[in-house]
Amino acid sequence: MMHSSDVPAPAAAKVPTHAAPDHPAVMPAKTGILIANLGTPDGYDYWSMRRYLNEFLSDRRVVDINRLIWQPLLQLVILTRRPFTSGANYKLIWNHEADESPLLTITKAQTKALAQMAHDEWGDQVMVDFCMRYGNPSTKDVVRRMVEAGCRRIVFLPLYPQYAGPTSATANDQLFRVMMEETWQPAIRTVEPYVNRPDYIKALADSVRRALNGKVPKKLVASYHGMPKRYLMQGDPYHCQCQKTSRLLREELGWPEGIIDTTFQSVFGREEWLRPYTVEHVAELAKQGHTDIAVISPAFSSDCIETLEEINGEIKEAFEEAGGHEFQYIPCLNDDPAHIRVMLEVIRENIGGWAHPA
Ligand SMILES: C=CC1=C(C)c2cc3[nH]c(cc4nc(cc5[nH]c(cc1n2)c(C)c5CCC(=O)O)C(CCC(=O)O)=C4C)c(C)c3C=C
Ligand SMILES: [Fe+2]
Ligand SMILES: [Fe+2]
Repeated sequence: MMHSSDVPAPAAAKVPTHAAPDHPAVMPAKTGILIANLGTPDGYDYWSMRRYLNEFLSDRRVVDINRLIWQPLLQLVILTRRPFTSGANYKLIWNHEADESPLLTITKAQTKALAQMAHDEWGDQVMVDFCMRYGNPSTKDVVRRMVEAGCRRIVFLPLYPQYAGPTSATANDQLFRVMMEETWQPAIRTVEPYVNRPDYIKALADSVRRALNGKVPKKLVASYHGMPKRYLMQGDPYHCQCQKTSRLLREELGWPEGIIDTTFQSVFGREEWLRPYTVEHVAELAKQGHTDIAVISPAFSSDCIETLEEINGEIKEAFEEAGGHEFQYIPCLNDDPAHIRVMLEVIRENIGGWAHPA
């Protein structure tokens, strides 16, 4: 597994300052820069998928219904079927060369690029790594590694542009949960979502301009991962932050109103989720004569099963079946240098006083 050790720090930084038989080794102090992504299964076989989905769907931030009702349904019904169907979808997009999911491959590339920039800026005072909320590398293992390496401070950046309970909040929950087990707890700074940042919006707009060769499309569907509508009514700001992302993107592109449609995908279960549903909306567009559309997915910092298989597979098929011809999927920002620079700037603003120029 690749982590920050791929970007070597000077040897002196690895030598403990205390190393006596009657004293534990104490490493020179560093600041950890930890980026957190959602997680992904270790494989697409039944048991890997079951382990991953069990951890994910047992999280109360993700599914908040009463445990006495939810757990029997999850263990006896959902986890007997979904590992097969989801596993088959993961198989379609799997990175067979590295034997890992695209989300993991891309998160590694983002971390490597960010580590390079951070070491150029702060030298060996910082250690850069990534962790996953579900699956591997776990938040627990990476925090342990950072603490062992001497990190007394950690800047924690969940890789979600918009805040949501099932993503940003649960990443923070997990970080603080693993901190409960640390004897010498590092100080923590958690980073707020970056939806309002002009550099992020510009990076997104530039990716649209590049993909469309500067042309203004008749329709750009901005499809965000969905969540139960109930979560919005309980006060989760995700829905509003998605609407805001679409508005800021339109303003940055200088487009008139009416070109970008905001929709929500990945409905799970029978409850009502945020609307409009992407799959229905694109079919409706095709029926109305919008047979040439572009689609972007600004809730994801990295391409993953939800974009590569759901948007560019299932949703594209629904569009074509309804009479659509051209369906252009615009990739996530992934390891686009502009995206990594946004991460670096976000870190710079949050690391204040904890690291000095190298
Ligand atoms: C069942 C409830 C779910 C909620 C609520 C939810 C919110 C949510 N998720 C993301 C981002 C991602 N989700 C991904 C996969 C995924 N999501 C759910 C369920 C909920 N998500 C499931 C069951 C799965 C697994 C795949 C499947 O079985 O369909 C991923 C991709 C992971 C990968 O390996 O590629 C991401 C990323 C957001 C942003 C969000 C709410 C704001
Ligand atoms: Fe999800
Ligand atoms: Fe809203």
